[in-house]
Amino acid sequence: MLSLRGVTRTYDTAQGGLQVLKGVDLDVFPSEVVGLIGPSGSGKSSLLHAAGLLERPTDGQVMIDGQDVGALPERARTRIRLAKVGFVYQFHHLLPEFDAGDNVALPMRINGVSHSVARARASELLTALGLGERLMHQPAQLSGGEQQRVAVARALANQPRLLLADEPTGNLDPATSQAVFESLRELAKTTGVAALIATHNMELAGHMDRVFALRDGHLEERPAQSQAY
Ligand SMILES: Nc1ncnc2c1ncn2[C@@H]1O[C@H](COP(=O)(O)OP(=O)(O)OP(=O)(O)O)[C@@H](O)[C@H]1O
Repeated sequence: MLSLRGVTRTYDTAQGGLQVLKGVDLDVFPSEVVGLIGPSGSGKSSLLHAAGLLERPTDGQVMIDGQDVGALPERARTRIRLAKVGFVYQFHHLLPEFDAGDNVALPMRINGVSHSVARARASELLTALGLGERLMHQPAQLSGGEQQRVAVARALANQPRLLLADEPTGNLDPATSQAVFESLRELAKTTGVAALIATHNMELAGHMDRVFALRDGHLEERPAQSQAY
């Protein structure tokens, strides 16, 4: 679903070029949940931004759903990103004046889906995430973990092929993190979405299908249940 080949990323800084990714190869397959770990500043977000077409890598190939998207013009990349990639962040950025259903419906509405169809699919997704009773609750009426599950539902609203998450449980307690992660994993299995999740949470990483550590700009696969960077 996602293939990265020889991806490099160099930032221009006052001190000269800072090479954060030095030739990253990675495949994430449908229904798979892959963890990305590494110390702060190791380049996890840079990798997710390249994979999610938010930024262009300095060099290398990014393929989504079998299509080489690296060389495409910006407008085509944006179209593919909107159709095929969902994002979850540490802070959910839900719209406070919308209820959970409309927060999840919004990306579909932007894609031209009618209100009733979008609302019905939002209901389905929220039910799958254990929030069927919370459709009409505004974010402020939900707990942190519930809000984050709404954010997961929103990321999956347009049926992306690839889900990218940057510290999705970073501001949650361990039990809630686990619950949000389990919901996400269940949805990966049922929808076939491929998920790549950057996290500092080693406990969570231990529950993923595969785990890679970013170290000095390169990816190293870690044995499952490994507890160390
Ligand atoms: N736009 C930029 N310009 C210059 N340097 C940048 C830029 N974005 C990121 N960096 C640097 O690249 C390195 C990797 O940053 P990145 O955010 O990808 O790391 P990370 O592993 O996600 O970190 P964290 O776990 O703290 O979120 C850091 O040293 C950061 O300062």
